[in-house]
Amino acid sequence: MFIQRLAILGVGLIGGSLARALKRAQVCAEVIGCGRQLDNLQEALRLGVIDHYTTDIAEAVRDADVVVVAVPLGQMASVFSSIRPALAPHAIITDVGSAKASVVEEAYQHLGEHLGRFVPAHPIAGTEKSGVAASFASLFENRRVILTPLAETDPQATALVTQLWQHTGAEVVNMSVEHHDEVLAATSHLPHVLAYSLVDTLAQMEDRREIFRFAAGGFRDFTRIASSDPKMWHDICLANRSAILHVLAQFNADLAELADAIEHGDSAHILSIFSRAKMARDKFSG
Ligand SMILES: NC(=O)C1=CN([C@@H]2O[C@H](COP(=O)(O)OP(=O)(O)OC[C@H]3O[C@@H](n4cnc5c(N)ncnc54)[C@H](O)[C@@H]3O)[C@@H](O)[C@H]2O)C=CC1
Ligand SMILES: O=C(O)C(=O)Cc1ccc(O)cc1
Repeated sequence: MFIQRLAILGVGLIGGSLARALKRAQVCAEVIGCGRQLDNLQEALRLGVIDHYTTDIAEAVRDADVVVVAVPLGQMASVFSSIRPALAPHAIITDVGSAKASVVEEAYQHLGEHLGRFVPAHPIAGTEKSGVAASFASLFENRRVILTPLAETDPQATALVTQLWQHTGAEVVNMSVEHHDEVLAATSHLPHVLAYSLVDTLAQMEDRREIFRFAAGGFRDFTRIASSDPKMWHDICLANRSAILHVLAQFNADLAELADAIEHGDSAHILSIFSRAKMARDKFSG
């Protein structure tokens, strides 16, 4: 695989890290970045993440062989509709959005004749930081990237996007859109919702009790992700609303059961929940 011209729409943490990784792998001749914030694009150029930039989205994609849409979920539809008239007939389009059903629905609505060369993707790698300054080439090494190709997707487009991610050091797996959204609701979206909610609860007690001063490492480990971009997670919650609500309802029921066991001093029940969770967590990290 060699890409002549790669367009990155949204040169932030993920778009910037992908550009860096592909440049490091020497698999593209030219990377053009496109965004809305001039200072961010200038920084991307200065850091060598991109070779050129433009704020004109049609200009960015006009001669691109591969177009990566790395904008927030709430911007996907407008980006798809703006690029449609300017895309080259052979251009392969992919995205990095954290939820897939909403992106796929918007692709069906707005990509028209280009839909068959659209490969939905999601790198399961990131940090709580945003913007190109936080991007780094090794972000995707030994991490998974999920592709959710559609019935209409050209297998050659899927093969190219698979190779593209493999060049970053990632392992690529394919999944249905629905399964992706259920799995990510449980493993990524629910933990972020819980971290935000926990920190918010504690922040409201903060004035009276100075509690953050006395927080230990466990608090830090559990809540790092509550520093993530609020707007990005707002978009994810709304985009994957039904799968998140489903897993949140299950979590609420389990938490109520634990509260009940604590209330009744039910040692056996408390120990069985904690032991089961420790076993699962040790197996996961081992
Ligand atoms: N942050 C993370 O850890 C991960 C994020 N994602 C997904 O990646 C996407 C991007 O997230 P980040 O890179 O973290 O965000 P970011 O905020 O670092 O970068 C997004 C960039 O898109 C630009 N942008 C916004 N609207 C635009 C538009 N209409 N046209 C062109 N550029 C536009 C912004 O100026 C910004 O530079 C999101 O869809 C997110 O769900 C996926 C995996 C991990
Ligand atoms: O910061 C972390 O640990 C994350 O969980 C990053 C992350 C955020 C969003 C995604 O869709 C995938 C990964």
